[in-house]
Amino acid sequence: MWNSIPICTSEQARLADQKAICDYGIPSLVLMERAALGCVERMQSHIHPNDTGLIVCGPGNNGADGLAIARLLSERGFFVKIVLPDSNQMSSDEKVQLHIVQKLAIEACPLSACSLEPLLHSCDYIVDAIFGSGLSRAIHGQWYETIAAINASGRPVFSIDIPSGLDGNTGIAQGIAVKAAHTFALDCVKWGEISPEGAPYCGMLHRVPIGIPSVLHEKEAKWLSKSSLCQKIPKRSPFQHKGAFGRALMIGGSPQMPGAVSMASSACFHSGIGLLSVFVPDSIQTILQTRSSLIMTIGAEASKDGFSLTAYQQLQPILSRFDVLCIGNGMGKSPSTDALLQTALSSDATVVIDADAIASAGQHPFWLDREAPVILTPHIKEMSDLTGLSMQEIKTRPYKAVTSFCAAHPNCVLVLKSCATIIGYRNQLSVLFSPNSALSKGGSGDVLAGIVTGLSGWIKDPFLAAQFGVLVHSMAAKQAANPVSFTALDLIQNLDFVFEQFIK
Ligand SMILES: NC(=O)C1=CN([C@@H]2O[C@H](COP(=O)(O)OP(=O)(O)OC[C@H]3O[C@@H](n4cnc5c(N)ncnc54)[C@H](OP(=O)(O)O)[C@@H]3O)[C@@H](O)[C@H]2O)[C@@H](O)CC1
Ligand SMILES: [K+]
Repeated sequence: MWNSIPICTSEQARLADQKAICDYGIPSLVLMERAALGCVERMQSHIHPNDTGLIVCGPGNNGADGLAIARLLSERGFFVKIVLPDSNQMSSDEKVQLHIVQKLAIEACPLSACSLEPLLHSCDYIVDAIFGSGLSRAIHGQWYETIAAINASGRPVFSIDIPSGLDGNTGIAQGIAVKAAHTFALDCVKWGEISPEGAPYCGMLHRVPIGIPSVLHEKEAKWLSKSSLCQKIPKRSPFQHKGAFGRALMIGGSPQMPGAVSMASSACFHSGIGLLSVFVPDSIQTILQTRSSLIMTIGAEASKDGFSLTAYQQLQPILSRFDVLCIGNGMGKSPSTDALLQTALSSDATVVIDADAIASAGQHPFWLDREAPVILTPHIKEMSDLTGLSMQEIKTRPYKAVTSFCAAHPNCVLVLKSCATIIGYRNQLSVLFSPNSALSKGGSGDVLAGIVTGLSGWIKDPFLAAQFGVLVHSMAAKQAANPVSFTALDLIQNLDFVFEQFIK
């Protein structure tokens, strides 16, 4: 059901509605009827036959959806009451819907003439159809008071399209916003609904298709899920030798942080790589050797804090042995990191850039413009180091930051890690929304870099390897019995179970 779901800005959603109506001739009322039917069908598993519903309608087509929902609920035997906006504010579709509910004698009263408090306290649930994608300014006056009263009522709320008051792009409440138990995203999910600010307002997010032709969403971001990826993962032939599954080199580590490169390496080995070597300062080589007997270690000249400035000279001659390089985990930000990154990017291998090497890439963006693929895996702060954008700019419009970066660096796959992780490549965006505090722990990012590196060894398409890596990483976290005691090491333990679901 979540296969190929578009994720849109409010403007893209409104444009798709308009094109469906004007270019494809699908009447607006047909879309609205599908929207209302889809919402009612989903609501029915959450309400009881004797419940009274209060449908609160705003002045536009979101309000019109509310009236259509009231009619369908009433037709199915549910008792509903309606709160209306003033009649001089109604959209033309809303007037049509009102005419029908009046003919059916469903109880309705204008907001300005009704006492809202008793209505809220006598109902069992509320349908929030006040504002949708047409919210154009901050909420004041009677609508502010209405939303505050809805939130204070303690009744479960079903929000239609978007919780009223939420900015569909940023998820920031415009003065105030409805706190929903369920949100029915009509046609597409809006970016604001999967943002750290907006998601808590949405409660359980449902997507309701309304008959907008899918061709209208071809260029938009797509929801990443197991079913959207399953068919694309290549088979692993049992007759191949280890070299066919990739030879990877992990470059990282320092005396302060030997664990990061160790976890990334371990995750890489558990993600299907054929051969793995690590390139670490020789001061920590023994630590890595004792942690895993599977990994070949190469000790490079060390300084007090990590790699020496000349360590890159030891990297240069061995690069041609590897198909994939991963650089950054636990290596610290220093001139030696710059030199090692520049050397790694001068090779023909796919390069995964994580952690401390990301800031270095941000200082030298032209190094990224090479023929072979680059996969970068920043979190918000690292994305700021990479692009020069402020963390606030990235947080409010992460899709914009990823889109501009990918347009400027066509051979780079960018994985922006956040509440919703965005994977961008050229003009494609793929989004995983599966927030989980089990992943908000040190080491999670190192494990992701290791998984993506391991997958890049045998899945030659870097965009696919990055998407698959993000998905299995999240699925491994979902296996947590509880997020409190779960650690990044448990992620690695769970990989076997997760891969079993894709690769038999
Ligand atoms: N055919 C279609 O297109 C389909 C659309 N569909 C549904 O329609 C929704 C979009 O409908 P919409 O464009 O009418 O916008 P909507 O969110 O109802 O609000 C606009 C009204 O609110 C007003 N207003 C805005 N901000 C305000 C504020 N802060 N405080 C006070 N007033 C404010 C604004 O006033 P104005 O800015 O014009 O002065 C205008 O009157 C969409 O989310 C989906 O639910 C689906 O049924 C599928 C088919
Ligand atoms: K709404």
